Amino acid sequence: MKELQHLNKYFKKYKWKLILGFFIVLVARIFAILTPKFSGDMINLVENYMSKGGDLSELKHNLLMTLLLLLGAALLSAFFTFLMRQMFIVVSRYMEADLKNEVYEQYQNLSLNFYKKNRTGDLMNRISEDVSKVRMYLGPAIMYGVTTFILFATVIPYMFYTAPELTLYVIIPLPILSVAIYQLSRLIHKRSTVVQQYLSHLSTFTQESFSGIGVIKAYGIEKQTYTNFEKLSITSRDKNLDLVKVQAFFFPLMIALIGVSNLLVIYIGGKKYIEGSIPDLGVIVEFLIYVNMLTWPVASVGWITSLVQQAEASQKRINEFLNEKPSIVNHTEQHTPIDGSIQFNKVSFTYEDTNITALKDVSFEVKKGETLAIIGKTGSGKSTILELIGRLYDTTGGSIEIDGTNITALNLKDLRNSIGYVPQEAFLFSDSIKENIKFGKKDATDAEVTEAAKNASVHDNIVDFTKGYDTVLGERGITLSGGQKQRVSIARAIIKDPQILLFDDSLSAVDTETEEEILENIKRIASDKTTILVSHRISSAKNADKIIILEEGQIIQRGTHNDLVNQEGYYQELYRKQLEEKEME
Ligand SMILES: Nc1ncnc2c1ncn2[C@@H]1O[C@H](COP(=O)(O)OP(=O)(O)OP(=O)(O)O)[C@@H](O)[C@H]1O
Repeated sequence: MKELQHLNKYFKKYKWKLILGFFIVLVARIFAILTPKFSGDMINLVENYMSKGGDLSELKHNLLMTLLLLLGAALLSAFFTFLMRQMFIVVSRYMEADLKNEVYEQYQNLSLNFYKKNRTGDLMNRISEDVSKVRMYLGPAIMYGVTTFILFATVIPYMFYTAPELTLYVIIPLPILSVAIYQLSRLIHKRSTVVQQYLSHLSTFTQESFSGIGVIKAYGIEKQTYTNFEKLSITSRDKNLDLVKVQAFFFPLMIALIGVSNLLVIYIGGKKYIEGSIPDLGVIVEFLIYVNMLTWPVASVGWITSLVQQAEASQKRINEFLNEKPSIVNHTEQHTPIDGSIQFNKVSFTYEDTNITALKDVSFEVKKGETLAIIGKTGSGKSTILELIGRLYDTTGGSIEIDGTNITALNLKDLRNSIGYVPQEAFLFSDSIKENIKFGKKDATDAEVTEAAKNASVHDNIVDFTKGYDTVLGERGITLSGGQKQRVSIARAIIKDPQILLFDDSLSAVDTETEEEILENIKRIASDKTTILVSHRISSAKNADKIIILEEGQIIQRGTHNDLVNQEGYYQELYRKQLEEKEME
């Protein structure tokens, strides 16, 4: 139960509703245990009349009155049972939503490293499936727990009071039922986990094959894909059948044990009635109803135990993530406005998960208003520099200063707000183009959106779509070309009007003419900003104030375009190669 203690704060939050729920259960149960009593009374009335005789109309009147009382008690019990569900189940849904929000908030606080270490499926499972399992503890387990407790506390003493020996006999099979249901629930849980795993394999498989349908068709491997699906689907069916087999035991087992208890009531109760130790026949009827009434709660003890165990295991998994500390920590709540000068002092960086040293002793400076271009082969560490400026990771050696202050001393929110980052792979949400651009500035006007799109040279493409800026992207919308995606992503950074603009090979999918146009626009709007451009193309770098060349995480050359074309080395080679390619066009 240690892991589940995390949830106590939610019980505290909703304590009044839960306390009210407890009293409602109490009232519901009191009315429920009155109904067998009235049934017994009616039998006794008839029995009395049969054995002793009397006034028939009086009997009829008394029977009608008791029947009305029975009906009233049953209706009230049903009404309070309804209220009980409203309390416990509704509260558990609230707690479930609270827990989901807590997990999601924590996910957002955690650093990029965490996402590299854990698989997306795992993150999703914990917020959906595990939270649902925990809800079974917060709702049904607590509700049935309270109901069972109150029922036991009221019915069993009453039964003992009415017929102690008979009570003893009839409750003997009940613990056996409880243990049997517990074992069965565990087995059902085990098998349903396997079924769940296969379901998730199946959905991952189908999702991937639909996303990659183009590749499947182009390579003509539909048949092979189908065979793989069929195999998976057959195994999934077999696992489901395994589950159904144990599930099929559940109700027969309950019915068998109720049957045994009923038999005991009739046999032992009947014997005692004949012996005269039970005064009325009504007691037997009462007991028959009580035994049936107790069966589900008794069975639920086993079921609840298994629910709590599952919830404990799920909460343990959730707690693992909730207890995780973000590796990037904000050290100040104070506002730290940012101007934009960036300085790297012997910065080194090693990725924790792969142990790859992406940067070694990198030093450079870019002042506000300047443009720095970073050129280098793939894997030389260019993107890593940009990620360090946004503090997606912290350096493992050396320091980064912004406006002369160590980056770790800056308010993280201010730092990130002052950066417009265009990642290598443009990521657009399944929303309209307008909303995708406004992602950079939530309160942007339509005019600002258009202006940003114009500066990113994508406006003309957008207005060509029938729905213009309201065109929806993503699975149910249109698919933009690689170059269009990049430019929408650039518009998103521009609209933010940040002090620092970071472009990670963001023009790789556009033609050189459009590239030039965009670079011109950026130069105009970024005259008082710091711009860093990562690129593989000389055309992107040539107008930059400074250029650095990276190789295996180290700066091997630096200077302006003019300096570097006249220096033997990577830049000059690249320049020649790209010049030749251009001439051949
Ligand atoms: N998240 C990560 N986890 C572990 N290693 C990484 C990660 N990102 C990059 N690396 C490694 O760090 C090195 C530098 O990568 P980086 O992405 O900075 O190179 P790059 O110069 O931007 O390459 P490209 O031009 O292909 O984008 C590479 O060897 C890469 O495999």
